[in-house]
Amino acid sequence: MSDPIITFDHVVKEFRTRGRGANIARAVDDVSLTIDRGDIFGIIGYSGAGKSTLVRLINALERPTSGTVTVLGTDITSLSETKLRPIRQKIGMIFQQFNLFSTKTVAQNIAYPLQLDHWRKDYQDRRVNELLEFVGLSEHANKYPSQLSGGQKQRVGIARALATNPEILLADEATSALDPETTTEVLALLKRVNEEFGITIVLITHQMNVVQQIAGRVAVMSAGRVVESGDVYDVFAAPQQPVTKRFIATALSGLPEEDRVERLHHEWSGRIVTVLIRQKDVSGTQGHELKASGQNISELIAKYGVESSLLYGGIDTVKGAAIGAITYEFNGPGWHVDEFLRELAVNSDVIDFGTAAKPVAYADAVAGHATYAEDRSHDPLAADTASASTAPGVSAAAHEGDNA
Ligand SMILES: Nc1ncnc2c1ncn2[C@@H]1O[C@H](COP(=O)(O)OP(=O)(O)OP(=O)(O)O)[C@@H](O)[C@H]1O
Repeated sequence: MSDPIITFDHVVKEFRTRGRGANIARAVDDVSLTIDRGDIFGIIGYSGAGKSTLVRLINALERPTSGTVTVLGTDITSLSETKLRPIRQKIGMIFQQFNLFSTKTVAQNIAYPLQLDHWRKDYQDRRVNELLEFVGLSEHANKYPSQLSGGQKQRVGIARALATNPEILLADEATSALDPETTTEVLALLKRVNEEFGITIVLITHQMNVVQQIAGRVAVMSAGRVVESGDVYDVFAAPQQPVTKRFIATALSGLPEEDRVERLHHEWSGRIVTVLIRQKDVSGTQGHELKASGQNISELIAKYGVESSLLYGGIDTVKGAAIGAITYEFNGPGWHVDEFLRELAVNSDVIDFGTAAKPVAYADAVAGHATYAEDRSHDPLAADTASASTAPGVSAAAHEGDNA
């Protein structure tokens, strides 16, 4: 059962910009979005997409120009500062630059919100010790932020944000200043925060691999709007919008680029074929449904006895299920490889790049696959690959008898 903890209803946020001929910048443009209690909800977008503004609307650091924001069951759109206080106490926040007091020790930084909340000193000490232990920094209690690594600073930030037992944690680019390894550690800690305390986490990021690692649901923002949202696996497996596809390409490996396919044709004379891997069906964002793919390749290779070489690929895990692409060279009599590919294409998404002697143009090959090709002709970054679309699946007939 879904249990909304944050709801945006047709929210618009405009800023008056200074300078000659004062203009209005619409940072958030008609956003309607529901975040359920207990979720880790990723909000992804490029710089300037409106993510920070959206998050600042959750703790009423910004007020909507129109529309309503409901948090923890209360419409906070025009709530007074006094009435906001108890709601803000239920919201913790962590930042890209950690925002720690440089003149306070780790323990003092964590105790700060408790002091503001007038906790008794012995309760403060106990809570700080608990939190230090939870984030693994007990030995560093008396150090100053300058003596800590970036990952340790963010752990202090997390402990401080948790001090007063919030129900929501807002993380604004919380791992953007960290290296990949430290990012993974901090994300693992955030996952524990979510699982052990049931805290809802809203994760603002421009890094899709952050969403991939811990989010359950994701909204993609572009120019103030939410252009796509849904279950993370579904969005990764069947991205609809060009901007989403670009983000996913940064997180998932596997689909070979055009120059790589050219190189493969140069090195291998057989049929170069990429098979998309989806371990489970996609229930579909915006009604777009996709079946699992690539689950019976080995079986079919064995059944047809085609010669195969694994050339390139990458399989990642998104929400515990595999996703990716594998590129093979298949060899054998052309008609036989065609038959094999036809059966493979029944239950798999197959991108057929042809043989070195008779290659399929890259754009035509990927256009033959609905998920990756559908919108590419409208995608400015993929403009070169725009082409006439062919039917999904294998353009096998064109290759009858091609393979040696
Ligand atoms: N206080 C403000 N006054 C004027 N314009 C603003 C203000 N805050 C944000 N904007 C504008 O609103 C748009 C969205 O900004 P926002 O910071 O929300 O985006 P973002 O996706 O978080 O990007 P970034 O990661 O760069 O912060 C930008 O064009 C920004 O210049």
